[in-house]
Amino acid sequence: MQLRREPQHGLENVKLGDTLLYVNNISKSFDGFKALNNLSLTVNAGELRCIIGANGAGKSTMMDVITGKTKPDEGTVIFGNDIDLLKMDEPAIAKIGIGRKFQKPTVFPNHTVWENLELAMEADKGVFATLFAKMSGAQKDKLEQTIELIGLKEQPNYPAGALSHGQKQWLEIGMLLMQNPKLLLVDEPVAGMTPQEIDKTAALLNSLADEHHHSVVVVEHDMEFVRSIARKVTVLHEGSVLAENNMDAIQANEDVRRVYLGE
Ligand SMILES: Nc1ncnc2c1ncn2[C@@H]1O[C@H](COP(=O)(O)OP(=O)(O)OP(=O)(O)O)[C@@H](O)[C@H]1O
Repeated sequence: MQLRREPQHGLENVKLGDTLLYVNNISKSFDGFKALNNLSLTVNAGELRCIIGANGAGKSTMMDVITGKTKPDEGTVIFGNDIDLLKMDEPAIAKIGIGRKFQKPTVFPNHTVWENLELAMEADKGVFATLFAKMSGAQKDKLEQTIELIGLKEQPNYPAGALSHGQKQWLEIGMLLMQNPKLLLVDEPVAGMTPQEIDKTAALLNSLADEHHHSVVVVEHDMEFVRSIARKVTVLHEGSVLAENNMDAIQANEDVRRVYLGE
């Protein structure tokens, strides 16, 4: 008897270490300028990947293509087994589990930390419906785990607008986590943070990948920070991948030193 192999769809059966995001030969021009030029990279499930590159290297454009904000001129972007992200719009891509945190925090300043997390979980309902609806036990557990993970469990009733810059960034990461993302894209998380806040952010991102098996892509300029979290680093230059390796090899790479570190 011959066993039939069932086709795999969507995100089913994507295990830790499998390819979660496949970006192949993406190009995008703006007024004749190639912001992305045959960009190819893959990200595995459970991986914490750092993307670095000088100003204008194409980092934001790459994130915009993955999240559906920008459609490329050519190339392929597949999520999970067979989800063609280029056929989907921005809200649909967010809904299947690609969460993006922009550089500037966008919390609800007049709501408490707890309420912000609650609102993120119930993003489809209105604010009033959410705040007056009763949470299930599982939802409450998840909220409690998340508030602890982001280091704000002592401040549940604090208005988000009164938090420090770093705390707001962690809260926003927590808000993304409440939506159970399959892939988290984080844009320059430590810009404007104090050294202590940077250390805490490194610990948070490390624990997201190591203990909670999240798949995370971090775009960051701060080399010291990248060193403190990075396992695999992708260097972008003029819209393509210049190098991809661990941080030691990247820092020793002559091409990288020339174009990125200006040597
Ligand atoms: N909407 C747009 N219209 C025209 N040019 C654009 C647009 N978006 C990006 N570009 C150009 O594409 C190039 C790549 O930009 P991108 O923002 O992706 O780089 P980056 O690596 O994110 O840089 P930075 O670190 O400064 O944010 C830049 O030269 C930029 O000016």
